Amino acid sequence: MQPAVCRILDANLDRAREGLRIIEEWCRFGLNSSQFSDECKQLRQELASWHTLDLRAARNTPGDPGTDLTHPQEERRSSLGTLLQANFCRVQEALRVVEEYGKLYNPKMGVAFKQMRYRVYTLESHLLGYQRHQRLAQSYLYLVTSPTEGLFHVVEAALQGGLSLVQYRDKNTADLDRLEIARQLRQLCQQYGAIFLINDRIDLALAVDADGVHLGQQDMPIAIARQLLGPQKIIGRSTTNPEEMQRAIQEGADYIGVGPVYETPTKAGKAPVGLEYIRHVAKNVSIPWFAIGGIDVNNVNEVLNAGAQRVAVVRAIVQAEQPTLVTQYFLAQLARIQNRTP
Ligand SMILES: Cc1ncc(COP(=O)(O)OP(=O)(O)O)c(N)n1
Ligand SMILES: Cc1ncsc1CCOP(=O)(O)O
Ligand SMILES: [Mg+2]
Repeated sequence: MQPAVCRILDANLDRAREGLRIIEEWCRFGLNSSQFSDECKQLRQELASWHTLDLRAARNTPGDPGTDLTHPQEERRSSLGTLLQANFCRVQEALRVVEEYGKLYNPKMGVAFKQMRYRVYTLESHLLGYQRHQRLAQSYLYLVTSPTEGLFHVVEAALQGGLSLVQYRDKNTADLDRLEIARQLRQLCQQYGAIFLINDRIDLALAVDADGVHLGQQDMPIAIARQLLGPQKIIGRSTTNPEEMQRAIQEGADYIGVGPVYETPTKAGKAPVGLEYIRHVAKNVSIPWFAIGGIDVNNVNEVLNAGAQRVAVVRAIVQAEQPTLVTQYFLAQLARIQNRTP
């Protein structure tokens, strides 16, 4: 066997194990998930069983020109999500290298590492889905955007105020422009570790790899959206009465919108549902739900007193002179009602 092949195998077995360890630490200490950390551990142990003494003996660190090479992106991680994704990528690449070069070393290596690579893909998808749903459960304020000058500045200002959930809602822009706006919003949200959903359009959500969609009663059925998006993405549904509420939950919505609570020019002509429906939802719903429609800093406490713990707003933030401050105010009120720190 050529020493170079053994060195490639040795280096990539190490790389895969290190990446898995980084992921495992988050599963264990960040998510407290024994299921995910056990899977990482098993994969590491399987890797170790292939890392034989003769492969380790081929190591030549002083003669390796690659030890000083780092990409600028490796020196900074903008969020936990990007850190995890970078390490999944690293593990998958390393496994692929071992899968190919391993065929020269031991014919069984190709099959074994292919299987491991697929296990890592599955782990990644489950882990990112789990994190996404956890993030949703921890989100109390939801910004639904409307087309406006300086949209990115507004969204970024709100993210700086602590916002963690954004919906891109845009009814009239050309698809080509929507695609670009959605891409940029998605990147911005990713930078701040916020969830990014798209209103109405499953295709757009898929195109920019958004975290999910928000669908109204006239939009795609949840079952079809779920088929297209898979179990790890978030699907929200609008509801205006107890029947729609019940159906959305049965159909597998991850959260529901509840409103419009008050009349609002953002959805002109739509009858308000009032606080009675808020009280009904507060008593009967255990999945996350967001009161929406005409909510602002002056009336938010009325909505919270009716039992809402989460609110979604458009104008209150998009048209605010100081979106960061308004976001902080909402978050403080929402935390106060639950005796949490914002
Ligand atoms: C959080 C949230 N709740 C409700 C809606 C309204 O959705 P829909 O009824 O489909 O109306 P449009 O927003 O598409 O006009 C929402 N977007 N977000
Ligand atoms: C999209 C939507 N769905 C129900 S009310 C509403 C608009 C809420 O907008 P605003 O917060 O400006 O009243
Ligand atoms: Mg809709």
